[in-house]
Amino acid sequence: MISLHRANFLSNKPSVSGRSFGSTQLQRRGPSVVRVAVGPSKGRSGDENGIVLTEEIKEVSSVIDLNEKSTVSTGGVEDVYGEDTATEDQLVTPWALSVASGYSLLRDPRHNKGLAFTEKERDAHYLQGLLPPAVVPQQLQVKKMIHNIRQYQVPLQKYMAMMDLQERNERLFYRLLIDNVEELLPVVYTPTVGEACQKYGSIFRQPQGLFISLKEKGKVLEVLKNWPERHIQVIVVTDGERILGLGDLGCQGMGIPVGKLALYTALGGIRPSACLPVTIDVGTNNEALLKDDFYIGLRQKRATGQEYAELMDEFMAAVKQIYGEKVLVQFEDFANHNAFDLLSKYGSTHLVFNDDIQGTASVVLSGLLSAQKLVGKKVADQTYLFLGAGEAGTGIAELIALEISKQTNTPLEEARKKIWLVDSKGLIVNSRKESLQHFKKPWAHEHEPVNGLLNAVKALKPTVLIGSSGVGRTFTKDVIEAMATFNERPVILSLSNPTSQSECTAEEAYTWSKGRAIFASGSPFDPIEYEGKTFTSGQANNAYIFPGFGLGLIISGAIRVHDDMLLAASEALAAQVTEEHFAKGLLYPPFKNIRKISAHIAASVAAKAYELGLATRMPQPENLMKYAESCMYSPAYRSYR
Ligand SMILES: O=C([O-])CC(=O)C(=O)O
Ligand SMILES: [Mg+2]
Repeated sequence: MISLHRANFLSNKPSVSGRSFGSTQLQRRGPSVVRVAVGPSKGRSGDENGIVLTEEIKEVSSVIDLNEKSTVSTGGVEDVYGEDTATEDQLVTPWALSVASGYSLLRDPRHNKGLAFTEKERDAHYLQGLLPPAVVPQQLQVKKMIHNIRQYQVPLQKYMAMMDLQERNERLFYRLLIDNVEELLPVVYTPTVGEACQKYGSIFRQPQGLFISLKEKGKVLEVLKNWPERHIQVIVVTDGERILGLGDLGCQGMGIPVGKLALYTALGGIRPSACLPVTIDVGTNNEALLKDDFYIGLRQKRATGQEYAELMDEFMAAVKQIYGEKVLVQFEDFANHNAFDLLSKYGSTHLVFNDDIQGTASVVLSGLLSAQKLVGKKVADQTYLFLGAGEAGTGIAELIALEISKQTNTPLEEARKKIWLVDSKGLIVNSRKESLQHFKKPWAHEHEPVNGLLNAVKALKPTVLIGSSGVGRTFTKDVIEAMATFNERPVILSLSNPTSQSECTAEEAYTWSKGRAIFASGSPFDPIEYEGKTFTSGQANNAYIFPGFGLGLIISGAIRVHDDMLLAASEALAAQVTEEHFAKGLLYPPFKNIRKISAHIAASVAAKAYELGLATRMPQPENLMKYAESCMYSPAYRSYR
């Protein structure tokens, strides 16, 4: 789709001639010959594509040196880029080569600019007559698109309009998303993406990622090669077994990797061509989907055990083989048993990150660091009660314990005793230890058995209540009122997604606590009025963390993820909360500054990677914050020559 094949590059188009190529000039001499000449160096190192760009610059210069005096054949493109599929984004230029022209250019989402093509570009690229006369700048296109999207009353229609735009004009999609991030995040992400996954079969139009099913077992490497890009830096992969709090959606979980990666680009500045969404399809146990005519996945029960492990193993090996050891693999929305196993299995051989265990933990810890100021109590001095002891619950609990242990210089086992978890069978206590899954065992403290959340709240008098159960409306009036009887400012986090699965609404949290709760939720709620006062709640969602976290790993060339990087990310995010936010009772800064926030997180994570000896990019950039920002993708249109 976006490959710079030699035939395209040197196709018989006037557009090829006389382009400045960073420090070079490319000139077409006849249809199949190009001369490469060196000009004054204008290479913009640390451009939007960061590490890859810098490497590309080196490659370009060395080839230019070789070819300086000679005329080279059409093989020049491959030579110049050192490979046959350099992408537009790897060019160190503010302008683009047209890899397609005319009608195909308008159908190529990575290069299409729609009405923004200038007269000159329309002339040079055979677009005359294919567009109406008006030439419209990107800002006006954004204005039109946001206006159009606001006309839709139904969130899923807004989602589909956004996906259509992504498939039509990628830069406009990202410009629109970045400029209207608070309004559009709930459209391309939770809660709407949940509904999109439920109906993914009906709304499926274009493949937006790779589907690797049991049918592909034995040829996963070949399947990866079918993807049009080679320079992949981030893969988000799901097997669809636990999509948000909506359960097993099988192959239709694809909406999640697609949405997460859109955020990697919009919020974290990873270039779109470096992102690969993957869904592993081993079947589904969702009976309704298996019977649904429009279901797009394998029609069989989930494969488990060896068959499952072998497919995942083949995938992980192929990923490393084709993209190298620095590609980040983010596991997303796997069911508990697989999530923990995959993370520990590949944690020592691959650069892997589990968003639900680690990303959610980091964002929640960040909120708790902020809450220290609002409640006047240190993280180590709070008592925590969780409803839900799965990946999110135990992941968060472990990171809090790590922070307590650092704050108080106590062993981790001691620190864990401040944290209690309730699952579907009641409070996790010592007498249940034998029958518990391994990830719950560290939380089985000495206590008599307690049934139900309300009884646990009454017995333990927690100062912080965290919902990670995936089950909606479980923080009942009784529970919140009880929290408010022994806490002046109870901290209440309803993390489950989408909105329908949230443990309580913002309105319930504020009303039942008589306006005293410090509340945040995984999916967004509108501000609410209570007794004449407006309450704005924060969004404790891993979207604050993973884009900047991933950027930090990439710019440092990290080869492994370490818990201390998660702590660094939490602190970096908490440092972005200002007095003005605290005054509103907010635990998180608003999303509107997310790119800056992500750059701060990236810089802290990268610094930690260097400190831990896990970074491979040498030398270490002097100013990591500036470097992170300079590496971020910009959706501004480029000029076409
Ligand atoms: O996707 C989200 O909004 C947060 C998340 O990882 C989940 O709920 O699984
Ligand atoms: Mg998730």
